[in-house]
Amino acid sequence: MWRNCVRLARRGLGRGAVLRPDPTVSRCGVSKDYALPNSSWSQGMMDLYSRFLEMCKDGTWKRIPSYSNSVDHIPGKAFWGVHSKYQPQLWQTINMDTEGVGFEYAMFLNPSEKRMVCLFQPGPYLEGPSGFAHGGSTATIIDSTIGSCATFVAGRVMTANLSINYRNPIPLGSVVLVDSKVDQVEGRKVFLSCHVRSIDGQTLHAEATALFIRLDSTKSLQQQMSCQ
Ligand SMILES: CCCCCCCCCCCCCCCC(=O)SCCNC(=O)CCNC(=O)[C@H](O)C(C)(C)COP(=O)(O)OP(=O)(O)OC[C@H]1O[C@@H](n2cnc3c(N)ncnc32)[C@H](O)[C@@H]1OP(=O)(O)O
Repeated sequence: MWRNCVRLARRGLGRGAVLRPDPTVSRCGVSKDYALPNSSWSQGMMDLYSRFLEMCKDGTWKRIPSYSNSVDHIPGKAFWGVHSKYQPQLWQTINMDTEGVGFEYAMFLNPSEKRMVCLFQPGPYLEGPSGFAHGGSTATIIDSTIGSCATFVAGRVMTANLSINYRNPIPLGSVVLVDSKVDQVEGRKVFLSCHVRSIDGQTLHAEATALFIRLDSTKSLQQQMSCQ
C-alpha cells in the first residue's frame, strides 16, 4: 500500500495534479472523520491505534475525531471554528483526499494528565530531505498536537511561541508518537512541551516547547484580531 501511495503521489505530482477537498464534505458540510484507520495505515500505526483505543475503554484516554475541533470536546465550550468560513476545509487540507499521501494521524487526550498524543504517519507529499519528512510538516503536527492540548486546558488559544529541536529525521511512511503535555498555566499563558519519538521509543526525532495565549472567549477570532 505504501509503495502504491508513493507511486500515486509521484504520478499526481508529475502531471501537476492539484489535490482538492473531498466534494462530499465541502459542498454539503457533512463532516468526515479523517483520523480513523484506512488502508494506507501501516501495521505499526494500526497496532498503536488499537493500544490507545484499548486505553479509552476505562475513560483514561479519549479519541479526538478530526472533524471537530478539540474545543468541541470540552463541556461548556463553544465550537472554535464556528466563526470561520474556512473551518470545513481545514481537515481536508491536512489529510488531503488521497489516503496515505499527507498527514495520516490520530489523536488521543488524557484529560487528567493534561496530555495529548498524536500517532503520525507522514506520507510522500510531506517529503523534505529525500525520503524524510519536511521539518515544516513536523512543526505542523507538533503545533496541532500541542495546540489541541492547550485548547483542552485553556479553551481558545493561539501559538505565541514554538521552539523545536530536530534530533533525528523522520522517515516517510514510518510511525512516530507526538507526545505533548501542559507544564504550566500562568494567567492567559499556557506553557507546554512535546517529544516526538519512534514507536519503539528508541529514536528521539524532535523535542519542542511552546507558549500558547488564551484568547477572549466572548469574541470570535476575527473580532479578536481586528481589535489589535
Ligand atoms: C496536521 C494534523 C492536524 C490535526 C488537527 C488537530 C486540530 C487542533 C486544532 C487546535 C490547535 C490549533 C493549533 C494551531 C495554532 C496556530 O497555529 S495559531 C497560528 C499561529 N499563531 C499566530 O498567528 C498568533 C499571532 N499572534 C497573536 O495573534 C498575538 O500575539 C497573541 C498570541 C494572540 C497574543 O496577543 P494578545 O492576546 O494581545 O496577548 P499579549 O497581551 O500580547 O500577551 C499576553 C502575555 O503573553 C506574553 N507573550 C505574548 N506573545 C509572546 C511570545 N511570543 N513570547 C513570549 N511571551 C509572549 C506577553 O508578554 C504577555 O505577557 P504578560 O505581560 O501578561 O506577562
